[in-house]
Amino acid sequence: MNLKDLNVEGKKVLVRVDFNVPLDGEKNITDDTRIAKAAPTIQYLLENGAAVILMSHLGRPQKKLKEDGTVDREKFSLAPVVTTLEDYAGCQVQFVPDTIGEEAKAAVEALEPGQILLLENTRFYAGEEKGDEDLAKAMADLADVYVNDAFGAAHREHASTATVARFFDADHKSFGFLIAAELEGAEKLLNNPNHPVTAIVGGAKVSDKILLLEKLLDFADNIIIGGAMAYTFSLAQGGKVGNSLVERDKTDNAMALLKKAEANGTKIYLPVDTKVGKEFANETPSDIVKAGEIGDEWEGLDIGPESIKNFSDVIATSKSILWNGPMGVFEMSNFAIGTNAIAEAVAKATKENDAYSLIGGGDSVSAINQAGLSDQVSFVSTGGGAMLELLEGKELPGIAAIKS
Ligand SMILES: Nc1ncnc2c1ncn2[C@@H]1O[C@H](COP(=O)(O)OP(=O)(O)OP(=O)(O)O)[C@@H](O)[C@H]1O
Ligand SMILES: O=C(O)[C@H](O)COP(=O)(O)O
Ligand SMILES: [Mg+2]
Repeated sequence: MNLKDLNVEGKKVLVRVDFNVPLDGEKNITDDTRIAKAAPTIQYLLENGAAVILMSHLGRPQKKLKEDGTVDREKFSLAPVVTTLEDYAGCQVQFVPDTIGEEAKAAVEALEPGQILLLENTRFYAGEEKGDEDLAKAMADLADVYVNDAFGAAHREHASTATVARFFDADHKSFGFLIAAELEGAEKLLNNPNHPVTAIVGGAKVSDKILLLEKLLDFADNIIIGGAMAYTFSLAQGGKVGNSLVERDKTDNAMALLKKAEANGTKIYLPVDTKVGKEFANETPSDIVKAGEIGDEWEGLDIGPESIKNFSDVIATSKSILWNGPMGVFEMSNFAIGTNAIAEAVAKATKENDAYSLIGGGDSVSAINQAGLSDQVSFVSTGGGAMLELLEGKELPGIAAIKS
């Protein structure tokens, strides 16, 4: 069912959004794209007489439990999202520091049509990431209708993204406008893309994405690997990576990928040089070294100038470009050079080579905005892992749950 076909008037509508936005040390949102892109669905529901209950995750609180074993409710709270959300929604937003408990239920009960309530981080419950039925049922009990517009989390089979939908029949659930737009944006890359197709993958979620790379072999002619991902490959090839972010248990996957690519005729481009820092800080002493020759006291924080040139040359001749994951720690200006240069190269190929370029991911979008180039690429997606899995040809659990 499409959102516009749902009867929402006078109904309590539970909307799963992806407000997993980047925050700085003072909890300021450094990029609000995911909130801006959720706004059309929220506005439509308000205008059509719904009471809107929003839920989202933020970060990975279960992976960073406090010493006493409990979740850090302060660090991972969704409260910092409220003001920005109010700006986009054009009205006041109520917030409860609770998701399914008594406080949440009371706030939902009191919610009137035309009002918005934001619930606290769904990942404060251990059952969320396990797709727990009881948790999903408690979420479903809050509302009459369920709308999933959390494209960035649609590849997760979690209680709030997938299981919850089972408690609504087909007339009472749908995607939001953002998911619909994302599916359309991916369509051009999925169906007969113009070749050469280049996938650029970087960022920090190595174990999440290294297996996806293998699937990209069938899809892409070229795969460019940067960001922290590259150091796991370097290590697999016997290189020295110092204190760089690596996943030692994924080196076999890295080697397997390189072999498969060779057999398959897909070209893999790895950095040949890297910008290293003494510490994970902007003002740290830095140096440019060859890939695989990082000293013990150093960590790789960006790609180097020769890699920038190599990668840019490949991008310049591409006709279809998919980019997920920054080339370095772009949040620190001294290590944003590689990411900015690749953003420039992608924008240039879009303009001068008539390439279709799609860039996705919470932090990747933040990076392209920071480079001031988001209006010079073909499509900006709010999904990183979600977009990669979609392009791999998978039906995303968050989408399958609405269809079934
Ligand atoms: N060399 C590096 N060392 C450490 N962190 C890095 C390095 N290169 C990039 N990063 C970090 O990777 C993070 C982004 O990676 P991530 O995989 O989350 O991308 P994304 O675009 O947000 O995709 P998704 O939406 O799937 O999360 C950034 O915070 C960036 O600082
Ligand atoms: O940022 C993202 O890619 C989504 O919000 C999903 O987050 P996750 O990788 O922690 O599930
Ligand atoms: Mg991210």
